[in-house]
Amino acid sequence: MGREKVHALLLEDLLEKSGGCAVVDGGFATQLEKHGASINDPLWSALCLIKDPDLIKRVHLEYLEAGADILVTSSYQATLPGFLSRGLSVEEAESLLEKSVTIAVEARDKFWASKKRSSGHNYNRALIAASIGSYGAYLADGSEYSGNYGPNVSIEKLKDFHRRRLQVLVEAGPDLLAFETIPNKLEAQACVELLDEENIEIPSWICFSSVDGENAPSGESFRECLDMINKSNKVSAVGINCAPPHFILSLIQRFKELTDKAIVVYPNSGEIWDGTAKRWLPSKCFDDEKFVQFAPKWRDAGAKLIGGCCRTTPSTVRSISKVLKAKKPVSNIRQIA
Ligand SMILES: C[S+](C)CC[C@H](N)C(=O)O
Ligand SMILES: N[C@@H](CCS)C(=O)O
Ligand SMILES: [Zn+2]
Repeated sequence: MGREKVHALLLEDLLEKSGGCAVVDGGFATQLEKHGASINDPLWSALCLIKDPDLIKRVHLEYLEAGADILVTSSYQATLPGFLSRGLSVEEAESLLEKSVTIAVEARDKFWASKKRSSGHNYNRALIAASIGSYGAYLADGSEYSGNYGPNVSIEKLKDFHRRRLQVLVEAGPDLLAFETIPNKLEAQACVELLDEENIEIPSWICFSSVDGENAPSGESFRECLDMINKSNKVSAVGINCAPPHFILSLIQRFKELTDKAIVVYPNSGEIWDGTAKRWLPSKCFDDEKFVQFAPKWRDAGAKLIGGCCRTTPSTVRSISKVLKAKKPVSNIRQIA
């Protein structure tokens, strides 16, 4: 069996073991901050790869304990130009990218070694999705929520930005690639073309942000974005991350009309990122109870991967995992029989 097939089977197997819908972890940076990490920095959560890698592992373990079937790595805003601008060498920058994957793999292996022999638990061996944040995340100007990259950003420039990071992350051995908060069609196309050009054999998901609940942040329709992605057999799942949770149900329904690919959703809490002030503004928010109420609706509407993004925590993921993995009550008739 080819390597590509083996990797695809890992995801299929996880989906089967989790009853058709796997749990993605929650806000990674949010949980770092809950532990006191200060990430108000152009590198954002990736600063911890330099300053506090042990904390990264701790957060991964907390999400595993909470029931995450998929861990997204700490590489969202870890980029080569970002690290170089801090005076690191290319070798050091690449080794930090590699480290983002190995920390997550080590956390997964440690957690699974402690669980796999005992019976009566509801955990699966988690998969590691290497995070590839959008170009806008690297710009650190809020443009992952506007898609406004200006007139000088071409597809070639976006591919140049993503190429080496993609190569290094894949080389480090994750199970999946997670393109996150993609705000426009051009960047989605750059990702799709890169997967092909680099002959990537592990499955990928491409997630868009959305600020109006109907379109990509750029204003381009999801129809045009998904028509383009549908042509790629390297992309296993498409969806939405870091958008308000009250948009998610109708977006899943829309995506179901537009693609046969698996659908992945991991909304934020509903707070809105102010890219200038660099803080979250309160808005229509979901608490954990609301996630409990909505996660089954998202699953029933067709989402195959469900989790949380910014401002959600392990407690949110515990709630999602509990409700999605709850055994359905056996009917009286079957009990008697
Ligand atoms: C998902 S947003 C909150 C990440 C941070 C942003 N790219 C920034 O650096 O300001
Ligand atoms: N995986 C990233 C996404 C930010 S939008 C994080 O959780 O911090
Ligand atoms: Zn987010």
